[in-house]
Amino acid sequence: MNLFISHAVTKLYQPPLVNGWIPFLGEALSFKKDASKFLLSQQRKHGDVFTVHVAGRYVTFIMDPFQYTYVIRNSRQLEFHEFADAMASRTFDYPRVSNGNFPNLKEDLHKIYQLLQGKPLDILSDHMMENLQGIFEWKFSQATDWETEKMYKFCCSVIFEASFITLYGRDPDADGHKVISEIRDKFTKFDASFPYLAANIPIELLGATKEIRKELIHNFFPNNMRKWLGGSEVIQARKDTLEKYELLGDYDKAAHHFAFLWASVGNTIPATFWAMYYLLRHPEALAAVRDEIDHLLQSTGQKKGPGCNIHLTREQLDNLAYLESALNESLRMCSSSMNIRIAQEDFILKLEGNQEVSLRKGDWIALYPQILHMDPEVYEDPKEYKFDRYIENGKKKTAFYKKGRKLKYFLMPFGSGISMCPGRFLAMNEMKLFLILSLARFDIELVEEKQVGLDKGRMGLGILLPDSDIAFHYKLRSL
Ligand code: HEM
Repeated sequence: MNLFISHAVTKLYQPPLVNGWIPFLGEALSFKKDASKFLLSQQRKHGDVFTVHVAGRYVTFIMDPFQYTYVIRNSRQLEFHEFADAMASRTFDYPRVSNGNFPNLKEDLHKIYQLLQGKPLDILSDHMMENLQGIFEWKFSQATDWETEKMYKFCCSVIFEASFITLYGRDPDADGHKVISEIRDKFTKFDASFPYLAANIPIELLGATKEIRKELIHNFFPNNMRKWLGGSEVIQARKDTLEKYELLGDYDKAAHHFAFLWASVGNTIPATFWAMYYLLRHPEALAAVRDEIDHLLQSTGQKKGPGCNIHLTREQLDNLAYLESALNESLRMCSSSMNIRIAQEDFILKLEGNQEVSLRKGDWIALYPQILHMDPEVYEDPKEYKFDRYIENGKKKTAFYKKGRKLKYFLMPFGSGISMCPGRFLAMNEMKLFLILSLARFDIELVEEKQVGLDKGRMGLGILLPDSDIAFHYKLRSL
């Protein structure tokens, strides 16, 4: 690893290298136990740029958020797809997209992400709204008295089904709810092994995971997908594109569809849980958000009772400032994705303040925004949930400061630059719609006092799961 930093014109020195005492594993164990705590302790010792030996790899962390821009904007030299391709192909079991056999596949699949924005996003969000209402109607319209459920289970069941039928459609001749809940149960089992697969643990060591993955992938074989009606343009476009590549077998194409399913619900389910959990834990937040929703429904002449159809435009969803702030606040508290880049060539990464990091082809650079999200210099009392943190004078707040300077990046649950989540607009709309329906239709309360904590098992990989589930009850709101 040939890596050094030069300060001003002449001073060159190697960035501190943090090595563990266990050969090969390096600092992987401390990192896995609590990545944020570990990185903060290294920052105190070594400053804002240091290299860590994690499980056979040298990763240079850039800790100062003012330096993020310099990493993010160098997208030609600092690439991300190669890393993501290797991890996704191993986890979801398809041949690497960039192995030379599939020219243009990466670009073709990327172009399709446009169907998650603009007009197609409006159509997707409308379908999501209809599907969510259908699910709420089918599942919960009998709740005239208090019904008790576990909250994570509830969020998982609603979000999984709504996302699945909005994106992939459903078989009109089968009991769609049953089929999808069977897929969901397998998905939940697979998802429990996801952090191990991402960490390159051989699937053979993970019990039944290999068999479960195979069964999940089989759901996306052409003879099954052909039966699903009412799916989205984005999935149709992915099907058409994958079809063009003769070297991809049915299993490989199905594995690509399974990977997209994981991307679309793997983070959305826990993020929805946290949004709901924090709202119910904070009555003042719940009251303000519910008031905003009621006000919107009233001003647009829409009824909120069961059987009443709610329709909201993208603009109306965008204007729900308190709901959006509450969502952003829960995302700030539960997201933990690491932004990785790999140097494509030897080059000098210029940082602010005349610092230069000399990189060799293949070196890894990492940003870890969870530390920014929990920085007391940026967010006062960062461990506290403040639902209106992203509101100023009744409007959305976008100015956050550190050391008196305005930050360009202050909230990054969806990643950054070239690795930014293409589904972020749909995800935000879906979570808003879920909360609008839940709060407009039901009285909801927690029935357990306990505090739910973050399960640190997937730090660096996205939205953290809760360390336990919690009971809540709901009943139809009296109008
Ligand atoms: C709260 C919900 C979500 C969160 C927090 C989230 C977060 C992220 C993050 C951080 C990445 C980048 C991963 C990396 O840097 O390695 C990503 C990638 C991705 N996300 Fe999301 N996501 C969410 C929902 C969705 C939804 C609803 C969809 C699709 C409908 C989606 C589709 C994708 C895809 C396809 C990628 C890979 C992009 C690529 O090929 O570069 N995500 N997501």
